[in-house]
Amino acid sequence: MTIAIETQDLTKRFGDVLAVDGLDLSVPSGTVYGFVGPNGAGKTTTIRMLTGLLQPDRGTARVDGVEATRRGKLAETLGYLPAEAPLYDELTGREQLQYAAQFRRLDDGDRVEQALVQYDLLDAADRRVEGYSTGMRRKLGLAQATLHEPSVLILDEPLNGLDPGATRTVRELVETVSDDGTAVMVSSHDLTTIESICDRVGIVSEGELVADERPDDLSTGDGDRDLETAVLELTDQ
Ligand SMILES: Nc1ncnc2c1ncn2[C@@H]1O[C@H](COP(=O)(O)OP(=O)(O)OP(=O)(O)O)[C@@H](O)[C@H]1O
Repeated sequence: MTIAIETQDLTKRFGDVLAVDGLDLSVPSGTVYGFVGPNGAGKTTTIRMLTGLLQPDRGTARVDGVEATRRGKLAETLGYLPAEAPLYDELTGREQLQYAAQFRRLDDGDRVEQALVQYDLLDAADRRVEGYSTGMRRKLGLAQATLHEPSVLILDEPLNGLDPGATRTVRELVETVSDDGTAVMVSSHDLTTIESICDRVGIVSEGELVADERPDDLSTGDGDRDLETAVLELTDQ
């Protein structure tokens, strides 16, 4: 079994705030991994260290065996969608993906058109991004993050602000990408969706991992405790 995402003793402090505190994560390839916890628990800070955007004070982060500090190499294996998709409002959806393809030096000219179809954006492909809804922006962000067919995909709050239909679309896209063998890490407060799409769930509280289990094991077999209750209990809320 290969490891898609691994951190060892990962630590980051901002002044008096210990945002991430000696975090040890190990996410096997092919897994959809839910990364949950209360506001300020350290999820985004962890993700920013995994994507090489932030230097840890201590410890290491690796994605598909690549040290997160090697950003050039990391870009080949990692797809990352931050909470606010990095899009240019003045471009059309197609131009945005063409720009990303150029940036990534993808030779396959069909890849952009395939992505527009896969992410159900063909009808909107020639409209400027500034007119896109939250759900359309998220789909375009996902299309951009997966254009190079990464082996690991990290999504920070991909479900935020989405209506049930758009939530389902993103959920299905995660499942499709995962079926193709990509490991997906999803941070979210939508615990119902996390419970339904994730193979494993890591719960962070005050920068520490307090649980790392299958959703069924966290929510207990007797049906009395769902994931939301488990998260509330384990994070002392
Ligand atoms: N650039 C920064 N400067 C100062 N403090 C920061 C910075 N980034 C994060 N923090 C602090 O680190 C802690 C963890 O923040 P982080 O954004 O990682 O939490 P989170 O789990 O992603 O929260 P949320 O669910 O609210 O998005 C918080 O106390 C936050 O205020």
